Amino acid sequence: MSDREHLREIDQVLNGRASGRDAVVAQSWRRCVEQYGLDPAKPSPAHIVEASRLREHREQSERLIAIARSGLQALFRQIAGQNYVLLLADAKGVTVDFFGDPRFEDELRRAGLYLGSDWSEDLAGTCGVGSCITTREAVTIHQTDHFDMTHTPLSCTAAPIFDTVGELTAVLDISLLRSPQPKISQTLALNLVKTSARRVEMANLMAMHRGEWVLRFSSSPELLDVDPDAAVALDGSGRIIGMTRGAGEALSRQGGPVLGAPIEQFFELGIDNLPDLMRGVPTEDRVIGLRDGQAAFGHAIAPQRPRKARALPDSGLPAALRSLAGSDPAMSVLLDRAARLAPTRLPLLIRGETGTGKDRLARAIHDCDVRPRPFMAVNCIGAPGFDTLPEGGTLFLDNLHDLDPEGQARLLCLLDRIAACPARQRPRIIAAASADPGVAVQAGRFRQDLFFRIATAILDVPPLRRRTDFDWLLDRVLRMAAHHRPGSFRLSPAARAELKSRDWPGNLRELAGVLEAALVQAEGSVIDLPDLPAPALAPAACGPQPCGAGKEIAAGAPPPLADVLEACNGNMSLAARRLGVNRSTVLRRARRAGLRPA
Ligand SMILES: Nc1ncnc2c1ncn2[C@@H]1O[C@H](COP(=O)(O)OP(=O)(O)OP(=O)(O)O)[C@@H](O)[C@H]1O
Repeated sequence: MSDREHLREIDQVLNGRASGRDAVVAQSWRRCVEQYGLDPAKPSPAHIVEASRLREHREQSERLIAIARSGLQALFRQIAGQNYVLLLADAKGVTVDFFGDPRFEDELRRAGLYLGSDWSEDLAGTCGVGSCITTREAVTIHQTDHFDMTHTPLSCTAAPIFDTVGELTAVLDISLLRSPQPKISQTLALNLVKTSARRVEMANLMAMHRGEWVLRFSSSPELLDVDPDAAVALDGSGRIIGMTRGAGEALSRQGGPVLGAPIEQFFELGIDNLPDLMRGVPTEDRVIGLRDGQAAFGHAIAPQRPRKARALPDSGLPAALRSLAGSDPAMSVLLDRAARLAPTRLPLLIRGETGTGKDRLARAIHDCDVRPRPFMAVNCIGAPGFDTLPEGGTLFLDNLHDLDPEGQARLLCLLDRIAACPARQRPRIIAAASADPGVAVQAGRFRQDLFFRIATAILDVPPLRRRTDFDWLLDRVLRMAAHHRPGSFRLSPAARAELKSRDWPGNLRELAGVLEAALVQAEGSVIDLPDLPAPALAPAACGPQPCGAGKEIAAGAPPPLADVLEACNGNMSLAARRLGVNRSTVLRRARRAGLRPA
């Protein structure tokens, strides 16, 4: 359809003459002209809000973004390779989260299929997000359904997401830059987006009402426990205090408001019957009658006990060691051993990947002795002289694995000298190694006699990716990184989730660096996803170009991993987001494909 034909058709609709357009489109065209004063003859480019406004919109939606993310990732996986873009817009129409193919990033940005684009109907005219917000219904706005000629190449399908009290809270949109001509080609997209919106509403209800009974229900038993149609949350007296949109629709058909009404008003059951509908009872036996004569299958979920802020048990650890870990079982065992070994003067070997806190642990063991004694650190890279010795106290041998043969011989002499000292003056030896000297012994690179004189007791510090007290550490390292800044800082749920998904080859040192850098980027008191720097292991050859700049647009098959990585300048997290998988999956696939150095 030419631009002129498009204008003529809008004119025809405005004059009340019939056109083949869906009613929802024709009504939106009327609003565009009559309410918003838009002129179809004056196309305007995509509206992208400023970074500070985007940040505000994201902050206001941060809970929903975090809840919706896994659903969006699952949806993006389903549509990967078909050139769809996924947008999550807030109730005002501003895109607060985005999944798309980085190869098309420039084009997507220009088309407004990008973070920060404002798709409200009064600004952008008839469009998926805007028309969905206005009608509160799922819509497909296909090609020339768009009012503004800038957007007529696009096909946009959007579904509303409602909060637990029935307010529109966001819109999920799935769009194509180019699509087949018939609008019916987007039927599958419409179903996908509706299903995903329903799942996000369900996840939101479950998260909001952990402390209450939730009754989920479905018309068929098969998917009841995994993907139910609808759900309500109930207070202790059985009143409905939250609902998904599906529940609101199904129950309001029986008349009267749903929120605040007792469950008996809609179902032939009361709150005392809910335990009979819990998992464990066969699904087919969980039939519940509705007051209007229909039947459904029910699944009741009992209130979860409020999670008490777990006061750390009095571990009996010396204060110096207590601050090194939260509630990680491996660290508890390690610190308990360290506490027992601390008062002995036995030589210790601390092993662990770089940045795991070996130096910190050595100092903490030293500090368990409250008497002021010297702590002397010697870096073993190459062949240090070992000329001076601390009197008593601790001699910390860092990077023991890097000691060359000459250094090893010198260290042996030093140990002999120490053994000859009066007991009071002998320093305690603590060594640290990020590569196992035991392996070097087997390979003939490290003297066995030296190894056994130092490794009397071995303490293995776990890497950050295995620590179950990650959240505790994150908050602690953030507090430490921010201590010289005024005010307090916190991480948005999405940023926290991203940090948790990383592998942290540089462990706590890398984490501290990432948080320092994020603090510099953060404009307010919340560190959000865009504030986080890329993982340090990404190739250093990142140019200033945006992802995909200068790349040819290809269509068809899913982008090979190498292409996505290249388009993302090697940024694993970005690539993971684009592909809708988590970062460790990208890392694993990349390693398997030999795409990065081991
Ligand atoms: N428990 C902790 N809480 C907060 N920060 C920590 C903790 N442990 C270590 N760090 C920080 O992590 C960084 C690395 O710690 P440390 O030097 O002790 O690691 P390492 O294992 O000795 O590293 P390398 O093997 O590279 O010498 C330091 O900046 C330290 O401040």
